[in-house]
Amino acid sequence: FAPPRPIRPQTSLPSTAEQTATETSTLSPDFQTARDASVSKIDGMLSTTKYAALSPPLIHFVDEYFRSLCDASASGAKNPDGSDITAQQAVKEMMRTIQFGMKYGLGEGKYTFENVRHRALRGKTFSVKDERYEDEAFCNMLGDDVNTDFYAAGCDFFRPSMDMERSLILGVDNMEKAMAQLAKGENVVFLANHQSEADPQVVSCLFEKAGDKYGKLAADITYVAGHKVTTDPLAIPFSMGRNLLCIHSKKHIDADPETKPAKSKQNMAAMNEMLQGMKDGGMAIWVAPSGGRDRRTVSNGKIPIATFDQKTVDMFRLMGNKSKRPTHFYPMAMVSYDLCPPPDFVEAGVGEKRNVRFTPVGIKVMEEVPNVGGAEKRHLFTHSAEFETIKGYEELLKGMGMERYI
Ligand SMILES: O=P(O)(O)OC[C@H](O)CO
Repeated sequence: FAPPRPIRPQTSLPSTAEQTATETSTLSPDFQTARDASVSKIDGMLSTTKYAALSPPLIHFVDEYFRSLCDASASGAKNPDGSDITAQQAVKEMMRTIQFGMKYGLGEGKYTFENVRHRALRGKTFSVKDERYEDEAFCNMLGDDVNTDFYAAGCDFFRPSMDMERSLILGVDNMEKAMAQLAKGENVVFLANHQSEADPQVVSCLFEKAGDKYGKLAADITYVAGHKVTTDPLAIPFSMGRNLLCIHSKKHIDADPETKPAKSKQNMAAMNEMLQGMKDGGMAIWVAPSGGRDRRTVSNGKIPIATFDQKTVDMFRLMGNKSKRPTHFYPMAMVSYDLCPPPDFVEAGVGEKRNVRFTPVGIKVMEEVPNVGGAEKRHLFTHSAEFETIKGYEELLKGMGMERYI
């Protein structure tokens, strides 16, 4: 879905993982005690199983998460209900996520996503009826989690790592226009840059910050997701809570020539599903036309947004036209790199080392790019969407005192 990008930048800065290790200071006593207890529990859970090798990366994840929530707590950040961010909260969120990862991400109980389109699992008792919960086998598969709202669980995990007070949500007037268009049965596509695995949760938490109705919009959005999102054991529980369209990114599709035909076929099926959704109308889609996350330039620490792929944008415009429903395209700038810094190198495989930081995040929804212009002007549409995204991105970085990344 996007052209291959440079794989190995020259290194002169420490990798994100090394950087974290050097930056790590001591945890406060309550976080330290809670962290130690969690680590021995995880070790105990895994050491005698075939998953013992997962212990070190999970412990790294635990260290990162506890560091992040300890920083949040020390800064005086609060939960949405006004309560303090605590070590017990870190334990609860982390252990629940690891248990979900073990249950749905590994082995025989691994959650199987429907071929190309997945609807968020919000729980049997959720306010909107979901016929899947009428199926006994489905409920048995979820067991104790039959009432779990995986959407809320994902947001609750990442929210305390976002410094909401210093975060920015801009372009609310454009969000308002998008909502009015959706309400008329028209479609909306957010063309976004992509910085962290937690971007869907960033969208949710920042839209919620703008107001309840925008929070609801965020929950309804369908995210275009690459293969990692539905195959990585730790990503799976978060993905279960999201509306997804599963598309193999062009960046990774060529990695294995043997599976390429099957992946291309799956992509065709995903396009058909998307077209159907657009024909039904009122569909909100988030897609990163670059096909993956932005990477920092290792030599200078800047974080440029990755180039938008014109063919991807063209495909979404084509589907919009074919749907016969007005389809609106809004560039969306996102600042979320520091929340979960991605590895410096682009890898097709899953199981990357997870880093988490307490940091402000930002989103600006830019003005709609008019969906006009014939074949010969197509590139201008993509350029304009990318240019607007860069403009919004730089405005956010300046607004959050993070100019160092420009
Ligand atoms: O290609 P990557 O490594 O940026 O991974 C993109 C995945 O969608 C992670 O969200």
